[in-house]
Amino acid sequence: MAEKDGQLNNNHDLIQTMELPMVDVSILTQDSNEKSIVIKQIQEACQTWGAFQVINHGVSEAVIQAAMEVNRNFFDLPEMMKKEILELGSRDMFSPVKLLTFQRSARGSDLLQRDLVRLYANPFEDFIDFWPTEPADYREKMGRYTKDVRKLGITLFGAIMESLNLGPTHLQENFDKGMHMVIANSYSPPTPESSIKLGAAPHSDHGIIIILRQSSPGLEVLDMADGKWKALPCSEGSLQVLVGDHLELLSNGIYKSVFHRATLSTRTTRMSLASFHNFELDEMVEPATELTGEDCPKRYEGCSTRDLIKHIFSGEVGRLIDRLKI
Ligand SMILES: O=C(O)CCC(=O)C(=O)O
Ligand SMILES: [Fe+2]
Repeated sequence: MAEKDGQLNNNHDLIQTMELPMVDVSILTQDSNEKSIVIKQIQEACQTWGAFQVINHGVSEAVIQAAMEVNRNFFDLPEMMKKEILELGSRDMFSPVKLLTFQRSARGSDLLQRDLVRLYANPFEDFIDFWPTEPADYREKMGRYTKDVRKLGITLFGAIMESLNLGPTHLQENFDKGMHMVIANSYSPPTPESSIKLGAAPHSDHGIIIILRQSSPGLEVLDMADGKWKALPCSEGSLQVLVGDHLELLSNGIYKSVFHRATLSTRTTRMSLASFHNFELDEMVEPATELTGEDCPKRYEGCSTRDLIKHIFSGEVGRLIDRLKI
């Protein structure tokens, strides 16, 4: 993999930027010879890096920026105005909308903190009424973004199934019904006297794929080839796609969910939008039988999205799918 010159991350460490393949999604929706090249590109990326980038993906820059902005405005609201959502979300970890300050520490290091608002978004009509009503344009702007990013998620899922030689419609109906969860992360600088450190501790994400946009760089991914943390690219027009735990499991370990982290010391608020595409909450996901056999035994026990989310909220160290390895 070619790499750019080193650059400073927000912690002033010199790190390289991961040069991830750029997939042109418009080719996936055409019936052309180029399509098989793009599918191959996806296969290689999911196997080697657990991530890739997309362009011509159907989510316009204006829609992305509007979603980013409306979440920035949401986090800037007085605490009292966000309280109603906090109360609704505090009922349980599976509330359709949840606002929380998420804290985790990497083994033996400081607690890293971010604020996040999490929305369920599929089926859209079932959840929109739970979403914030303030700012007044929140539902409209986030509605547009989640619908467009969902369409992209469905296109990518088909391509990913094809890249595993499972056929473009493999599990399509299950995926269409699946859970779409959008998280807006906000890393807002604490007061100078505060000891809070901003960031996200190293983790991999639940779900099949995660489609991501950062307002500014900050996310680092672990390069499986050399074990080094590298900056996830962040450029206008593109979106980044991460392989999630359920895709690692479904692919019987052929694809790898990517470890990532954010360590920040910014003076301005950094935002990110992470769109998690999952199967239904209680659907048991197993390694595809087509990918298991005498030469390649089943490598994982199955688990549901609910199991994966419960594990995250349990605060237990390590990934659930590692415990499910056979
Ligand atoms: O802030 C980011 O760029 C990504 C945050 C993240 O990893 C997540 O929401 O799971
Ligand atoms: Fe993540």
